[in-house]
Amino acid sequence: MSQDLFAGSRLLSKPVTPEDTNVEVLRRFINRKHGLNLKDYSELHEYSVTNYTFWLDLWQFLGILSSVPPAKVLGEGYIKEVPQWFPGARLNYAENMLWRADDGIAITETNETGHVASYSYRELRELVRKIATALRLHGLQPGDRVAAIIANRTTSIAIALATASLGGIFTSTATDMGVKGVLDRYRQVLPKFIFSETESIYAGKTFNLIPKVSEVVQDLSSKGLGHAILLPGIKSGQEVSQEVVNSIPLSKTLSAFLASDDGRPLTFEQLPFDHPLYILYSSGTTGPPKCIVHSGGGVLIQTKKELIAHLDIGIHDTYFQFTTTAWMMWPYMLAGLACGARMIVYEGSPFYPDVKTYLKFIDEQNVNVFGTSPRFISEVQGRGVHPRRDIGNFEALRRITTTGAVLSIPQYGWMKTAFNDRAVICAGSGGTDICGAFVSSVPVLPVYAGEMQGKTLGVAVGIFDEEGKDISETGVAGELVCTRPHPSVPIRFWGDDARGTKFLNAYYDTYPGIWRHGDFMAMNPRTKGYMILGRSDGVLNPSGVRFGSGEIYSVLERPVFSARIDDTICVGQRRPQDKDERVLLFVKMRAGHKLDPAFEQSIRAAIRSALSRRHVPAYIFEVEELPYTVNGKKIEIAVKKIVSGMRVVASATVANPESLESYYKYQDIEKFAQAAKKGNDRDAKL
Ligand SMILES: CC(=O)CC(=O)SCCNC(=O)CCNC(=O)[C@H](O)C(C)(C)COP(=O)(O)OP(=O)(O)OC[C@H]1O[C@@H](n2cnc3c(N)ncnc32)[C@H](O)[C@@H]1OP(=O)(O)O
Repeated sequence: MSQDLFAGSRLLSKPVTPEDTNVEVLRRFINRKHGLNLKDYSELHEYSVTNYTFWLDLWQFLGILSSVPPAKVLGEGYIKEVPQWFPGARLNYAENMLWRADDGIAITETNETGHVASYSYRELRELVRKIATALRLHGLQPGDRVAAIIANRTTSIAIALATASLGGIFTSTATDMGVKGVLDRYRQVLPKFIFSETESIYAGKTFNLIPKVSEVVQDLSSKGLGHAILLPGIKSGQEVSQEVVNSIPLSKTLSAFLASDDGRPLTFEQLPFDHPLYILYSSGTTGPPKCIVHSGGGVLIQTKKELIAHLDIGIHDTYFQFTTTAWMMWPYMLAGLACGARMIVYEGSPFYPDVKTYLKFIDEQNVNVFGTSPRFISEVQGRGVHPRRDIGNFEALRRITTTGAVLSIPQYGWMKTAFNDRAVICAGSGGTDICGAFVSSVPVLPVYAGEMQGKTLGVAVGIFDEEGKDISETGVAGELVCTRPHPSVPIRFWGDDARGTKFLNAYYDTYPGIWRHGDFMAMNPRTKGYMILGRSDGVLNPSGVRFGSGEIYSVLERPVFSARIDDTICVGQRRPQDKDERVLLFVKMRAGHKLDPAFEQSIRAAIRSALSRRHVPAYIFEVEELPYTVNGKKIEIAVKKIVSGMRVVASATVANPESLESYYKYQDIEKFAQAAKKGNDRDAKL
């Protein structure tokens, strides 16, 4: 008898009054339009994944702006997994984000220094117009890449929208990404323009980014980069000095860049639905980060659907999603503009100067929908802060969403009473790969603590066992799959071949024709709610921030390390008693070499500077053996399962099954913590 994963689930809140919800209005709209009688969400969802016409219904319901409306939903794509959506239609993503042009507030930006500034839709459009004009006059053509190393602030949003208005492709990294991480991405996509911060702020510290930007621009200048635009200091608000401009090739200040403005109006290039809009990155266990190309139409219809139908956001709402510019939650958040809502845009740590200041801001700004993470919630709990008791009554808060990691049953319970008891608590899960969610909030369904409410509309989510059998109704965990295409399946990987070989290998190699996402998931047969149990591949997820072990390996392949290291394996550890995942790095040294404290410290320092602080493993251990398959591939999953508390029976494909035995002792990580902590302390002093 298998364990009942949902034994602890309990009803947390009843559905919001259905009549008041957007998803209910959508159900009635579809019934009227097609003379149907879809009675509830379950029937609406079933319709949405069995009739591609659903996406045309949605187009009309969401009021997608276009110069040529779609005549049909699907055409033939370059591979059957990626059909052509809405052939013949012409539209622009940015035009759909900026349909409001009035004095209503579009963005309230803030950061940990206490800076607060609001921009109306009219002002945002004007900023977009100026940047778009400058980009056009400096030679941006549709399809050119505009890269950015930027903070989460209004100017960054305007750069993305200006790029999109011209048919350029926008791609960004957050300011904490190291030179190697940035170049591993941008050397692949070869931008023509780069916008960059020259300083960043985080947790009360100010970081000088000039050396990094200089190195990145220097490198890309021989690969087609034409212009580097330096943004005003996020702390000082001042343009950078001429001296800095002189020290960075191809660079100019933002105001110098915008000086070419000739006052021409903002126009929107009318593009096919699947014209590329964003390149997002996802790193796996091997090779450089994958460059995931998302279409303007796909991101628009998917993210607008999620905010309107699943988060129930409307024109009168204030929406605050905590995110950096590197996560897919950034383009997701931008859909707040398409809803005509006011967005709160925050840069920095939520814990500086202290979490009470951050929470107070949410209360004072009357945030209606707040998107955060389980890690944030556990930090607030851990600091002994109770928002309603210590801050205010959060009267405006209607919905709190979490993503990135698993929201535990006690966290649901705590959140329900910690803000205001009317606020609906919902967890969701999706991915960079689809720039959207598979499972999310469904306002017309009850919330069960420990469960995500339901599948998102139009996304054919299933749970498969190893043989490809659908086990959704069994309550047993399996692979999260998506059994048919939807518009935000990426159009391709940048740099892939014409048959999409890398793309197909990444998602379709396990179950032909069916998307395998790489998450373990289970459905509660009683409630139809979902639970994600973690990654089914080697992707790491500490604090809800995903990255691939491949990025760590690539740093350790440098000659300075490979001369002493034979091989390494990097896995996430999350035992049943752990609140979060920690990253463990196991190092096998070459004969005659030891992992001494100085060497360990140099590994940490190299990872931190090449990638970011978030990438630095919690613990590094020297081991005698790493497990390999008979084909010589490192077996991360088995090590991950073992250190996370499971018993693993080695399959016949493991070349050295006895090596696995030595990893069981790390289930008791506390025993090793003391010794490893010394390494961390040394690291902190650097
Ligand atoms: C829909 C989907 O399903 C798709 C997705 O997953 S989208 C992604 C969703 N993920 C999330 O929302 C992530 C949630 N987590 C967080 O936001 C953060 O962990 C947190 C705000 C809760 C806590 O942040 P934190 O206290 O800074 O800790 P943490 O995130 O562990 O940071 C690790 C280190 O990086 C540093 N760091 C983080 N951001 C930095 C920055 N911008 N600049 C400099 N340093 C930075 C931190 O200071 C910390 O350094 P130390 O180890 O030296 O202390």
